[in-house]
Amino acid sequence: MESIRIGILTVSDRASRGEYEDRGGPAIHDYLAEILACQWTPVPRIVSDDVAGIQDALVQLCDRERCSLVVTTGGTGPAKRDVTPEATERVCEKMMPGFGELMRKVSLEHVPTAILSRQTAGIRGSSLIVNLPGKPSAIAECLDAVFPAIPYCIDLIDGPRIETKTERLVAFRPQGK
Ligand SMILES: Nc1ncnc2c1ncn2[C@@H]1O[C@H](COP(=O)(O)OP(=O)(O)OP(=O)(O)O)[C@@H](O)[C@H]1O
Ligand SMILES: Nc1nc2c(c(=O)[nH]1)N[C@H]1C(S)=C(S)[C@@H](COP(=O)(O)O)O[C@H]1N2
Repeated sequence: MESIRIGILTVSDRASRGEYEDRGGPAIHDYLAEILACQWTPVPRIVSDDVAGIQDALVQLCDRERCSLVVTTGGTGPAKRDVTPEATERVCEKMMPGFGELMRKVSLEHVPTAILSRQTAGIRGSSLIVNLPGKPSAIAECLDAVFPAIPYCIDLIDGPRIETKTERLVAFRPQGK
């Protein structure tokens, strides 16, 4: 069975310059390692909050690296340099607004500033891109909410079959497909 490739893209001016250690990328990696039951290969990248650079990284991860899923962290807020959702929209053929809606809803249980994230998701070819906020603590909070729908979403775009450790997270497939 082919290993499922998953892109992990940290978008942070300071982490990309080495001013602080990236904790977002490793948090996404650890989360996936904890819930996935299938063989997978992480493809990590760090870029600054620059729209062209984020777009380039997303295109490379989807098209060249053949990642079925790309999870980004950072750059989703209202600040001038926060442009991850714009870069995501520019490279996707189809937007999946339900991801952002659900992640903001669950994040509101943790922080009143959850509505400041413009995080979204979209489809490029056979890849799903999902944005998460930059706070490392937001990663598990958001992924716990949306991950149950991710394996079926990837089935629908002709991606590989993703299996999860059911004791940790159950992937929902209609009619138990
Ligand atoms: N990759 C990361 N690793 C560790 N902490 C992070 C990371 N990204 C963000 N943070 C923390 O979460 C906060 C909010 O994230 P945000 O994406 O708004 O960063 P920022 O303030 O725009 O700065 P930068 O882009 O330089 O990370 C940051 O100020 C930082 O404390
Ligand atoms: N779960 C969760 N969502 C969250 C946060 C958080 O700490 N936890 N921070 C909020 C804040 S303060 C901001 S400004 C926005 C955007 O964050 P970003 O620019 O780091 O992506 O995400 C929001 N969503």
